[in-house]
Amino acid sequence: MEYEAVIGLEVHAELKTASKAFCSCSTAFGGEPNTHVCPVCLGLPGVLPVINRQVVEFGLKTALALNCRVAPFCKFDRKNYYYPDLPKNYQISQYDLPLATGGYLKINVDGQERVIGITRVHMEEDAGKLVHVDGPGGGYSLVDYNRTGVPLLEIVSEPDLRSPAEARAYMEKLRAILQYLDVSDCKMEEGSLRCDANVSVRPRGSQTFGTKTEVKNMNSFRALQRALEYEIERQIAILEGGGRVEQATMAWDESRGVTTVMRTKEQAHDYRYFPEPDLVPLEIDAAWIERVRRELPELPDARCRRLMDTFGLPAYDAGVITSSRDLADYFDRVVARYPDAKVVSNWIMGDFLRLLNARNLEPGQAPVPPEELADLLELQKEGTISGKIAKQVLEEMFASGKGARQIVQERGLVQISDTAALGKIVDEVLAANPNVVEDYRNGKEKALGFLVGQVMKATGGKANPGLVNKLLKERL
Ligand SMILES: Nc1ncnc2c1ncn2[C@@H]1O[C@H](COP(=O)(O)OP(=O)(O)OP(=O)(O)O)[C@@H](O)[C@H]1O
Ligand SMILES: [Mg+2]
Ligand SMILES: [Mg+2]
Repeated sequence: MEYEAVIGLEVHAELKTASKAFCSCSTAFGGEPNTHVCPVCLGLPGVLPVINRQVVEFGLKTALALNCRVAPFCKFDRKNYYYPDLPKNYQISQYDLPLATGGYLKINVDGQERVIGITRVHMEEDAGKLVHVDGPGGGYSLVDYNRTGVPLLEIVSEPDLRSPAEARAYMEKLRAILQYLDVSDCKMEEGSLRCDANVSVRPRGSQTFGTKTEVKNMNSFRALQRALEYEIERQIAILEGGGRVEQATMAWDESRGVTTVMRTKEQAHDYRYFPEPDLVPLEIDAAWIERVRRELPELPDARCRRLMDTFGLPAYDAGVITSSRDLADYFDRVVARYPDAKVVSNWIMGDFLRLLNARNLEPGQAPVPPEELADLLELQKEGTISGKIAKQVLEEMFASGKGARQIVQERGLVQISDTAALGKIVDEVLAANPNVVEDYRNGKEKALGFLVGQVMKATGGKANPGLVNKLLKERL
């Protein structure tokens, strides 16, 4: 039978406010354990939380960017459970009256656009961090409450996604939007952007949903996609074997590439939600909402459109470049100096991103400033260096941080466009390859390519390819 996957994502994004959600402690990452704490975020008796206005502001920005309806009245609730990383034994969250509902975002996979529903966006607080110490002298856990009370937005999607690739595209789009809004760092590796994936399978064509499992513990986009691919196969195998999928929470094991059961439905928590009595409900007035709406920055879809309209870039290129605000800014700065946008986008999507990825860097951390990349393209355009050498120079720019012109000069990479000098090398190559010359003269067009290659090799890639072609043809 043919099966179809149904996926819905629950995403948590840490907000980049200066202070925590309900107290004035710092949210800075990486401080000494238990130094960013106070009686409020530690949940000591008798304290009163106060909502951080910036959290609501960031929540509003996100809700509006995701095309949600903002609730005129919302409230906080206590989600009760016992765990050592949660000193109050409850998390302040939002339950039945969230900040916003009913939005959507658009994704594009294999050239096909799909609209994915957003069920809700709500505000809550993060828990602390447990550090498990194993090995000799170990066998215990440490707890760091610095993260306790850091504000989160939870963004829940409708079960509209139909493949792991779509889930990844959704997550990437959501990250882009949060980055454009400047409300979160969105680092999956550091946990400032986290994702639980709900997934079920059903026979293709069926209108009802199958039983879902919820997969946790993926800390990269790739892990999200791999975990879903694995889990879908696992569920299909169960159904094919005549079994039934059991509702469960699964953990992705990155090193083994498998999902394992964390808990089944019987072990599911009952959180005993009830309204948080220490915080007043929020009535967000229309003027505040409209002010935030007016001040929304240009978002990825609009910027993508603008790149297509202004520079005539293909949709694919514009999509890749605007997938990160830093990358789009980078592109703009290169194009400001070197206006052939298609050449710039080819270089950025090709060698530039490859070199960044190889170093595990984000576009904002590129060791090559955009002006330097523009210089490199200029050197190629004016014929000072060949395209092949330009690629080498970019590698070296990444490695050394030196400018294009400096590298070209220091290493003597200037393209050979001197007819006399090249002509000599061409003659040598022809003399050394009489059989190939013979082939060419007998009509074997490909032989020319080989001869061009030999000349390039003899000059360490520095020969001007156009001139080499011309000189060869003159002599053949
Ligand atoms: N049958 C299904 N298959 C795949 N995903 C589903 C299915 N049903 C719901 N989802 C998705 O699961 C996510 C969570 O759904 P929902 O909140 O309804 O369930 P829950 O996780 O059991 O409840 P909660 O997290 O609120 O305690 C949503 O993103 C939703 O789109
Ligand atoms: Mg859930
Ligand atoms: Mg939650």
